[in-house]
Amino acid sequence: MDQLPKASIAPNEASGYSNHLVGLVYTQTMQILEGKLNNVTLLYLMLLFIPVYGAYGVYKYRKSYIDLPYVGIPSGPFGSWRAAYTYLHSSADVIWDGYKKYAREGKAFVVSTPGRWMVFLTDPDQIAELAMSSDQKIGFYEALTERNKHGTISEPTLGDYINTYHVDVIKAQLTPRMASILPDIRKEGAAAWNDSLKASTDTWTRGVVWDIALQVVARSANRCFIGLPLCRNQELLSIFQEYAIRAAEVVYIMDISPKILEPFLGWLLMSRHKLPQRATKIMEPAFTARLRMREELGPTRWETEKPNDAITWIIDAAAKKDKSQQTIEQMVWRLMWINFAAIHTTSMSTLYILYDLGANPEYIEPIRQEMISVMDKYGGYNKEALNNMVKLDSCLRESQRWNNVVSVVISKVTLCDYTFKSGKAPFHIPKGTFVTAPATATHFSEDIYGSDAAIWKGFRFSDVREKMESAEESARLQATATSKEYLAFSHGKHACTGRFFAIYQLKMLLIYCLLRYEFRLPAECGGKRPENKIILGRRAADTDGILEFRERKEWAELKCRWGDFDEDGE
Ligand code: HEM
Repeated sequence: MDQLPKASIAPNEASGYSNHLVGLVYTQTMQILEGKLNNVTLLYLMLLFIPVYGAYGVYKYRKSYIDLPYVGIPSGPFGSWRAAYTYLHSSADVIWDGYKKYAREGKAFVVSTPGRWMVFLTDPDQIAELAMSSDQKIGFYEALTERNKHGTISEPTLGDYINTYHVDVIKAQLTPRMASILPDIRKEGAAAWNDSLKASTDTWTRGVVWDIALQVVARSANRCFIGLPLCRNQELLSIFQEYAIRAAEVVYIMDISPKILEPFLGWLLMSRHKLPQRATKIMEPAFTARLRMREELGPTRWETEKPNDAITWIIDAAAKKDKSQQTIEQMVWRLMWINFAAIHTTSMSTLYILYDLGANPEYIEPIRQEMISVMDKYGGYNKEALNNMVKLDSCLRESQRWNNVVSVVISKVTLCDYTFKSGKAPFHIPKGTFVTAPATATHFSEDIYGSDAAIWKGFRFSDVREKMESAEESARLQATATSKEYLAFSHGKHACTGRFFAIYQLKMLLIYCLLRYEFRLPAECGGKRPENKIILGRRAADTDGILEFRERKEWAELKCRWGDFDEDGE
């Protein structure tokens, strides 16, 4: 340093301190402009940085502040962190507390979760607004990609708007073909029931409901997706199953771990198991053969002669995308993802309805009688008959309402500052806020479902529907119908596209089960079904539950009454 900066010399006048400060700022700024850096200049820079950084922090905080009531934050230090920890093991209770407190006023509330702050809506009108909101303003896949760690649990393009063509495949190909697909579900479902449960007419046989549900659901769904014999390939089915379980673990563990550990955890929990690679190895010959067929037939013949299954649909959809989407690995990823969405959810639903009927056996015979009379009227196991099983439909809707496989739905993130204009208490939230709908809490709201909302009432919806004169009105209470108050399949733009398939499949599997078997809870349960649990912070079924089954004598006559039910499953 050549000389001390003038302004740093102690002032000797009364007004000297302010002059001194001005002088300090002036000389140090000049030093920086002239490119001269010394210790004092550095100190000056650091001192300047603190208030600038502080001001920026305040600005950022104010900009991202969510001006809504906060729920479950304990007083004292690290309140939001402690609240996030509580959310990990008691998310259902935390959300329910907030819902009870604010739903009457239609107010949204904020919860601290391990990964982020989440705004929960309580007003059904605001839930509808969220469900219908533009993806450009409140992004669905942006939230899904961040919450579900897409890059880690799956191929990253599965979570973008352009390449989620597996969603369209279900909507445009699977659902419209329901009538022609039903025989496949019936045959494979029957074969899987047969293989999973060896029941006789004279003794009660115990069965682990989850194991049976997984088999009958995974096999019958995949009979429609990939056909015989692949739908019975136990290695493939267990890869799909393991993928669903591991993906849930990864999402949970990564949310509570430092970001720096993500690559290691991704490898430890997911990639080292090589699930997509193993699935590709099994599926590759089928995709290769189908691609060859497509080439040999040429475009015109392919359109009329192609087999109708998910392999064809995925190939056709991928052909309209970028070349990178047309590899077999990419296409198998789509199949994995459809299975991810379809199998765990529908197996859970099968287990739930069997537990519910086991605990409420008075519903079984009326449903059975309805099945028989409706199939007599409509000529067997067809779509029309299934549509007219109103009591069965009601029990399924009630089971979905009460157990609710996905307890928080329509999770989206604001891509700009956004004002919710509908509902009793409109509010404004900043860009980057996660907003969601508490499905389970909504389903247990007494304001919506009445004072018996917490009671499982199988005919809750059919009793109302039977009194309705308009078919259109009645259709709004079908098991597949979503609404701002019924969120089992979510609602709006990103509602479950597979729900029609799921409900037809569930009905077909239950027709077989109810006509062929009697079932009951084991005596030691005292009439109580296994309770739902919280696993990894989410509501889930008790997968160890048991039911006792016995073949009904009437089955001998019923199995051929509308044509052979199982037809050997082939
Ligand atoms: C009873 C069984 C099922 C239940 C309870 C269920 C539930 C749901 C829910 C709640 C969502 C929305 C998730 C959210 O908002 O974050 C969803 C989405 C989805 N479901 Fe299902 N689902 C079931 C069966 C199926 C089946 C069988 C398929 C396929 C055949 C399927 C395919 C999908 C797809 C592709 C989406 C994403 C939609 C999108 O990205 O816009 N689901 N499902």
